[in-house]
Amino acid sequence: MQNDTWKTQRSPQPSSPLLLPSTEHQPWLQLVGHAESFQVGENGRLLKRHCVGEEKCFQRLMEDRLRGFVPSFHGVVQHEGQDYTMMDNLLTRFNTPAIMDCKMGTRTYQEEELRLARERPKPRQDMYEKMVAVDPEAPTVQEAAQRGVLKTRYMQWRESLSSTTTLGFRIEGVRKANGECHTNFKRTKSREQVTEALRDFVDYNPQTVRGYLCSLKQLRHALESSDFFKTHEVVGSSLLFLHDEAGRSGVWMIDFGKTSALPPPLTLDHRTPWEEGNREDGYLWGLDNLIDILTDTLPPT
Ligand SMILES: Nc1ncnc2c1ncn2[C@@H]1O[C@H](COP(=O)(O)OP(=O)(O)OP(=O)(O)O)[C@@H](O)[C@H]1O
Ligand SMILES: O=P(O)(O)O[C@@H]1[C@H](O)[C@H](O)[C@@H](OP(=O)(O)O)[C@H](OP(=O)(O)O)[C@H]1O
Repeated sequence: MQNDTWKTQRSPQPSSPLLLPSTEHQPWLQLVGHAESFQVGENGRLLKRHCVGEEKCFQRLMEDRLRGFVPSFHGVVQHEGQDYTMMDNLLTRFNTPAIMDCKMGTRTYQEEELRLARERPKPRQDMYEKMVAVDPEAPTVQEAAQRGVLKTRYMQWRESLSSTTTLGFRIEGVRKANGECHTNFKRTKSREQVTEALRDFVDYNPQTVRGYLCSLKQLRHALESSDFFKTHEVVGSSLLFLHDEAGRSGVWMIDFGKTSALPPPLTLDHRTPWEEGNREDGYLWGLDNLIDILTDTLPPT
């Protein structure tokens, strides 16, 4: 999990992703996520504000068969008094790529967060305000009176408003090949809406879809036999989709800030529905749905 001082700010406006200084050799755009999390490093690398849990995941992933499906990890470095996790900048493999961030899984908060919310409830005004901005009717009478909602309640509301609960993934943000950026997917929920957003992202190009399907099926195969995946609750992690005009495309797993090792001998299959205590996250169920939906966009052969 990210530390508290780092949890205060997020990308400010829907449809205004963060543009950090980049050079000709260091393309960079942060589509979604916490503002100021990243610094552009040298030699095709990125610095992400450090958290111990994510570092542990990267260390384990570099030894796992998922290694080729995550940005390479280059250790923890200090920059202006702050620790950062150094990783590959995936954008450097492409020429002005189209980018999509899909948050995977049916649950976007950890079981631990649920337990803490019960023991020490801390209603959040910022989340209440984000909720009301989308749907003034969403808060309960009590939430409206205190002008605050618990984080887990906000996250559950976000899950059910979007496709997280019903499809096991949601689109968080897109930068299209023509440079247009969209981050307003909070209400993109139905299979039809998701299909349309995916079609728009690939500019209705079946060749691009085939490229992504190939990568996603390879990823699924690797996940199904990964020791790391079997032994970790993977929550709030995204798939980053990248493609460019040269016909290159790829999908990588990013963001392990809320991914945690399970107490042995517990393992997950990532498809069994979540019940509190079983730690299941619905990641593979979501990936199955994503693959099915993308397949359905292809013309009949
Ligand atoms: N290795 C990478 N290469 C290129 N772009 C990246 C990489 N990692 C992250 N990004 C960009 O930064 C965005 C946010 O990344 P990430 O999800 O790791 O941040 P976060 O602040 O932890 O997000 P969250 O709010 O979900 O916790 C991604 O959507 C993507 O645009
Ligand atoms: O997308 P939204 O609606 O802006 O909501 C944010 C989103 O769910 C992030 O995933 C979450 O960070 P974590 O995944 O790190 O929990 C953040 O919590 P935060 O405000 O506590 O950082 C939320 O505010």
